[in-house]
Amino acid sequence: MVTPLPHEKGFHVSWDQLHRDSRALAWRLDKHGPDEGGAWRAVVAITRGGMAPAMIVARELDIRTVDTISVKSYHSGGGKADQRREAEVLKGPDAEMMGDGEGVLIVDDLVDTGKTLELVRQLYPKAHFATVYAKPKGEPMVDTFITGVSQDTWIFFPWDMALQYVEPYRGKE
Ligand SMILES: O=P(O)(O)OC[C@H]1O[C@H](OP(=O)(O)OP(=O)(O)O)[C@H](O)[C@@H]1O
Ligand code: HPA
Ligand SMILES: [Mg+2]
Repeated sequence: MVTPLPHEKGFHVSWDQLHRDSRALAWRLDKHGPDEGGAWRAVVAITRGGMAPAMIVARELDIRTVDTISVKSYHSGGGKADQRREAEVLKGPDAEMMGDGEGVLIVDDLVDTGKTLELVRQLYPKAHFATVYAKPKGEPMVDTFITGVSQDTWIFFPWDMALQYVEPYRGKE
């Protein structure tokens, strides 16, 4: 038997699904902020995957202060067995606006190993971390998420996909 590649156990997310799930995230976060009426001060998107969900959350919660943190992740280490996922901040959000993160929603599309959120959390310990999707390893790093998937599921986002022809199950002989 051929062992499937990790991405072959796929969870395919359409634009419509992403919109609905991001709206559900906004709904869950609404009125849970520390400001008057449970408001949040700002939304910060973790680029690049967090930008679409962050835009939808900011729209639903009427938050006009929106910023980004650019995080690059990569695999380090020699052989495949000892490769580790590392993350590095390439650009931070406005420091004065951020403070320690209190009242700020930091949004990403998903948490997988948790490396990305772990790094951003160290910088803004009081921020609230929200993702649309979460895998079990990363769950301790996220405060609010909508849908959990298993660790060996690869999530396919609509910005990485294109419509294309597929052969019918019963093709020509
Ligand atoms: O929990 P982790 O194991 O850190 O993985 C999750 C991160 O990985 C993906 O981003 P990626 O670094 O691939 O970059 P992108 O958002 O620019 O596509 C995803 O958008 C999350 O930000
Ligand atoms: N899908 C897309 N990007 C990712 C994933 C995933 O499951 N895990 C880490 N980055
Ligand atoms: Mg990302």
